[in-house]
Amino acid sequence: MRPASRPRRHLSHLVEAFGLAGEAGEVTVTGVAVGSADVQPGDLFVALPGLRAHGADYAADAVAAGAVAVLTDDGGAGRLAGLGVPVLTTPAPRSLLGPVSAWFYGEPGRDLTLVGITGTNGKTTTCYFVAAALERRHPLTGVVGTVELRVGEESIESPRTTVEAPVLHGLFALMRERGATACAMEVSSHALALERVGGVQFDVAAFTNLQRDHLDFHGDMEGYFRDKARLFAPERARRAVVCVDDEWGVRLASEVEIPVDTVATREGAAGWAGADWRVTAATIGLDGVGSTFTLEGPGGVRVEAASPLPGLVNVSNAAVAVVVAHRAGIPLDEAVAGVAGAHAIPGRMERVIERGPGQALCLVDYAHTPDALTLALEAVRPITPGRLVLVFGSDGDRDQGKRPIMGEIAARLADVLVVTDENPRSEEPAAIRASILDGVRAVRPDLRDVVELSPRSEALRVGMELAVEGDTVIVTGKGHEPTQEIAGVFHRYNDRDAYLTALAQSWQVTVRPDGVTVVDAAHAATPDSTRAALRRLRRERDERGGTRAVAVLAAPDDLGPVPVTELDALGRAAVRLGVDKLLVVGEDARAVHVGAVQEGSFDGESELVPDRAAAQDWLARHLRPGDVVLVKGGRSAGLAELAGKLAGKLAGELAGEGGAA
Ligand SMILES: CC(=O)N[C@H]1[C@@H](OP(=O)(O)OP(=O)(O)OC[C@H]2O[C@@H](n3ccc(=O)[nH]c3=O)[C@H](O)[C@@H]2O)O[C@H](CO)[C@@H](O)[C@@H]1O[C@H](C)C(=O)N[C@@H](C)C(=O)N[C@H](CCC(=O)O)C(=O)O
Ligand SMILES: Nc1ncnc2c1ncn2[C@@H]1O[C@H](COP(=O)(O)OP(=O)(O)OP(=O)(O)O)[C@@H](O)[C@H]1O
Repeated sequence: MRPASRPRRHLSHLVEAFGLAGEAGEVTVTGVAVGSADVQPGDLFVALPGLRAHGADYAADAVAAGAVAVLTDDGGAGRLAGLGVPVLTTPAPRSLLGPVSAWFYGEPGRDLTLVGITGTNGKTTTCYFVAAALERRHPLTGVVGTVELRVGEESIESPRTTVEAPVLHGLFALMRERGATACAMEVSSHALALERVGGVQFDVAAFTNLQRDHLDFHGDMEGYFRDKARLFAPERARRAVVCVDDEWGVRLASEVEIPVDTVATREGAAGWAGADWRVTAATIGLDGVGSTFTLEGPGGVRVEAASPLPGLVNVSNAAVAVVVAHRAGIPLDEAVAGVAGAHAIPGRMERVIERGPGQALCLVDYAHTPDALTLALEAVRPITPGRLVLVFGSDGDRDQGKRPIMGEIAARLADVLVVTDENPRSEEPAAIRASILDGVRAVRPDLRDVVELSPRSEALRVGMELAVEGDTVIVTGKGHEPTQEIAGVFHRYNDRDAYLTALAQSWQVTVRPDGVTVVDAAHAATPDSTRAALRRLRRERDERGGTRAVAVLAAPDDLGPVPVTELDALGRAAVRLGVDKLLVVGEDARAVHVGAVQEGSFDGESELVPDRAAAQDWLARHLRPGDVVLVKGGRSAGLAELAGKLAGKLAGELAGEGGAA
């Protein structure tokens, strides 16, 4: 994403402005790039000394791609000979990369209200909350972060949390060109250490929290903290908003030299006593999903606020976002309203399918560590009157130790588990699932209510099929990710899309030319989901003006064998729910048939057939125009194939094979 109108700058002006060494000649530059693969014709290639290589080693590639000049350090220049383009030097090119990029694009960041958010957790969520609040006064607001690079409605996938400085300033220029007046962005600790936000001065810089992470890069917690603190240097930010729930926040707030607002979001937090803003009276789970809370501020300010996402961590994120947006110029009440009305954040407790009649709430969350999984499940429990269905896996080629731990957490905090694949990468997917299941077994030795399923799309579909109204389905680990990495190949896959596809397939209605309506709900079943389907069958018949509601049922055993008493109850329920004709498939479901017959009012309306082939035969002979036929059963019965044939979608279709009875 670069602006459509490219600046044209004389290289000699750059040399002058930044005191560079070297001969510029008559060269005109039309872009800046730091990686040779990103070079476009006319670019200045900035060759940085890196952790593994020196960018100068790629200068020839850059020139071949159209770079018209190179900026590097003396070490880099020493590696370059006969490049054919001007080579300029400066002792620390990384420090100049941001300012040079800002200069090149004409300081576009100065025309935007800029908010930068750092912290170990909550950056993405807080960033979207802030953007939603900024939109109240800045109709066109940009977002830069892990999920996407967005300007208004236009968005592209983001290569990382914080892009390199030339990309960032190019984005600011694009935002300005499109008429945007504000931008909220995530600033990672890597970005701060590597000066990716050089040349930017934020109107407000925010800190969420600091937890153990990335120590391979930052050395120790002190180094990690120091890198985060760079965002709050006076040349980088005008004001700070610091969450003081942890000691690191308290320390940061005491050290910054710019005006600071401290926010404490739970009583007993490290900086509660002296905080400028405090969250009191947080009530989670109101409105069915989000939370409400009171935010008390300086001078007796007190507002009722809300987080649209579940869980106490999102109360924290929402409170910080309100204060940030307010300090960025949004009146407090508008900041509160903006955050409360924030749209779904891709992959962060994202509500993909809302709870409704006959429909469970379906969420996507990015939690892929034990702590995050715990938080996510704890957040969802209070908004789940029924069962909590978790679909999850764990990454391959990453921390193996966390797999059984996550299995244990899942077994403790969720009701139904569908164990599947995340990004197996080079590992054997089944081995990763087995390791998770080891943890599950430690809590549930009998693996009750646990299903193991691959691929992930199928796992999600089954998870949804197993849930009924009042339940919540949550799929964790991949969040917004657009791909799934299996054996070195990136397949297009996204949890949100998988939900929507599964929804479309979960109650597939086909009206055949002969007037028979087939409802395919045959992918998975439990007694509860079968009962819900029977209820819906009757509605379907009535709404379509159908004559008979016909149910073809196999044992609903996807979560394990179903006791005879439950099967019996299901048969009785079918009669009471107004099913006109019941076909029970398989000896293991016999009790459904028996229950229906014993319910009394049924006389010959229930039949038992031994298998799918017999069912197929029976249906070919008995269906007649006006029938609305539901096919539902556990996966082991394989009724999906029968439903496909019945609907005329698979070879060997039944339609017309037999006469009407
Ligand atoms: C650990 C880290 O952050 N490394 C960054 C660092 O790479 P490096 O010093 O190892 O670079 P190098 O491979 O030695 O190469 C030296 C120079 O040659 C250039 N080069 C290299 C190869 C080539 O083919 N062509 C080319 O021009 C590179 O752009 C670089 O300027 O400098 C490069 C550019 O100057 C960055 O692209 C690179 O980020 C890599 C891609 C990366 O994966 N970073 C991750 C860890 C990251 O930044 N993550 C944070 C989020 C963390 C979190 O919160 O989870 C983020 O903001 O996304
Ligand atoms: N304020 C918070 N404190 C602790 N955990 C949080 C907080 N906010 C969110 N989380 C948890 O961290 C996970 C990631 O949230 P989010 O994406 O907003 O953070 P992030 O800092 O952007 O992380 P990443 O860079 O990995 O995306 C979520 O699954 C959530 O459970």
